[in-house]
Amino acid sequence: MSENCTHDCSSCGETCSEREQEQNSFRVDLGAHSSVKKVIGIVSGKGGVGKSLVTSLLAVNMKKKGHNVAILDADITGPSIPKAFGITNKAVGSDFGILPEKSKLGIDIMSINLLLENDTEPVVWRGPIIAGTVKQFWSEVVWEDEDYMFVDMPPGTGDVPLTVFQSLPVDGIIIVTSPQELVSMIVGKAVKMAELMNIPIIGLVENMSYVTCPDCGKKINIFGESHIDEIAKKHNIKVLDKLPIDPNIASACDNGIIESISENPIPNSIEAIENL
Ligand SMILES: Nc1ncnc2c1ncn2[C@@H]1O[C@H](COP(=O)(O)OP(=O)(O)OP(=O)(O)O)[C@@H](O)[C@H]1O
Repeated sequence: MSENCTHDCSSCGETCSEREQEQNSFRVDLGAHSSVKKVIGIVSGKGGVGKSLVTSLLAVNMKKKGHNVAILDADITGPSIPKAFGITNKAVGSDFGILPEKSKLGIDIMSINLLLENDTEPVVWRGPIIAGTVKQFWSEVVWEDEDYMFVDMPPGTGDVPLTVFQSLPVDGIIIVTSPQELVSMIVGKAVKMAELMNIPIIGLVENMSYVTCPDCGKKINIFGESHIDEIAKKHNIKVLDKLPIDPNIASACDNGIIESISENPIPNSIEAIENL
């Protein structure tokens, strides 16, 4: 225990024997009509690396394999999941709780944008309110018979990731990175946080890893040589997939038709999740 212990583990990043026992005491129960078998967090050390894209691709490809899939969009101040799936309807309530919206393929989705009257309104809320909203998404939404729930986290290691790791029974996380400088430090932070919270790391996905020349098919590393394999080795974790920069992916996201992408660009991540 730290010398400065305040006995409030919710705001502490230290590992100590007391923490292990405390870990489960922050858990929030699912609603009475919900059932979720596996919870997978998608995290990134910094913004804009494609975390929401990877979350969406994981959900779509797991759904196509016949699993019941849900996405909890925990990125309250920068939600992008509804847009990628072309969802404009608002969520409605029932006697049992808030009903998630269904995507075209039948993925259950909950995001703050499904509750705001106008989805261009900024969410200007204090951390505890944002974290409370994420907990409500878990406990007050009717998640019916879900095999896999993917939680799209905000970037970094702030309040919401801490809340999700403490309140939800997360079975593992996938860390999304891009091949730029600083990646070593950023991955290191995400790994350290997962270790502190006792959350297994399923592996890394490197997004925007390369571009394929449309004329000759050559792979071009536009951000320079990637160091992801060395970084993964250093932390003893796997690099699951490397995703290219692909204008078709960008346009599918922007046009709300992410489910129309026919190939699976993240096969190893899907396999690792199915093997959990
Ligand atoms: N591999 C890719 N090829 C082409 N475009 C991509 C790729 N990955 C992400 N993008 C585009 O980059 C933008 C940011 O992606 P995304 O929203 O998934 O990032 P994020 O890490 O979730 O961002 P934030 O930190 O804001 O939550 C989106 O417009 C997306 O379509």
